[in-house]
Amino acid sequence: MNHATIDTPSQGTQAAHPFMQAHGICKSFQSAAGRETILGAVQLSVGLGEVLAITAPSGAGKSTLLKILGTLEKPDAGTLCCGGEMVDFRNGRQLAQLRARSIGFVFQRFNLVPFLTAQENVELPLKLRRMARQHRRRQAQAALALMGLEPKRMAMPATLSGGEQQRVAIARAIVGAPSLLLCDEPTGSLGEEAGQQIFELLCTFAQAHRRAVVLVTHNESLARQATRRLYLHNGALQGLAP
Ligand SMILES: Nc1ncnc2c1ncn2[C@@H]1O[C@H](COP(=O)(O)OP(=O)(O)OP(=O)(O)O)[C@@H](O)[C@H]1O
Repeated sequence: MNHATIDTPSQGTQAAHPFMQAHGICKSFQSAAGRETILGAVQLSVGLGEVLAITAPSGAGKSTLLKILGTLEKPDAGTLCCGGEMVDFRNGRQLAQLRARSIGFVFQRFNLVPFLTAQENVELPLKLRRMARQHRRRQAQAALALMGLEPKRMAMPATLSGGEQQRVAIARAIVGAPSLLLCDEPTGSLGEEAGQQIFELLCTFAQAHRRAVVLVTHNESLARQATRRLYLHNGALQGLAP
């Protein structure tokens, strides 16, 4: 495995060449104690070629922020601009197209289909897009190769290690060539070595393919290695010295 070299770490909530920009994002939820503000006017941008790490205490709103950036959740206020296009949260069709074209998701749980091989799992999103069989097979093989899983492509998920399963899940997330990859605790259920390997693969994906990666993590060691890191606290994002 090549150790990815990371661009010079930097601070600040804004990327030099943003692919996604969030302005004034607010979100609150009703709780037993009343209305609770989770995100208060969050400013954020993420650029192609960078891995942006976001850390925060538990319950601070990291997953909520990631869902909003992924257009899965509507903010109460604020705007999101993705690839130069304003996101209209009332337009379900635009949101679905944007997600299919530009955004990939990776979660702590791998969510692989247990009765499909690694390759069939990776092909799934392309199958849903009705891509021709030969073409989707080639793309799935390329995505698996990028994750170092070419020899395991016919394996069933249950026969793979946790790290390998997560690499299949990442291959599935990137097979449609999204510009933005949103990762919610992707190393949370892995050991240190497998977590580091996943992180390095995400860095390689960001840098070699000029993609934007947002990595929500509790892992300080990984966050320190990211291109840029932010800390979510009291509903606001702050730059952090790497
Ligand atoms: N749909 C919802 N309805 C009500 N409250 C919600 C909803 N979604 C999230 N919350 C609340 O918002 C807060 C932030 O949740 P979120 O999952 O974003 O935090 P997190 O930082 O990702 O936490 P963790 O690190 O523990 O996973 C929590 O108090 C949670 O209970």
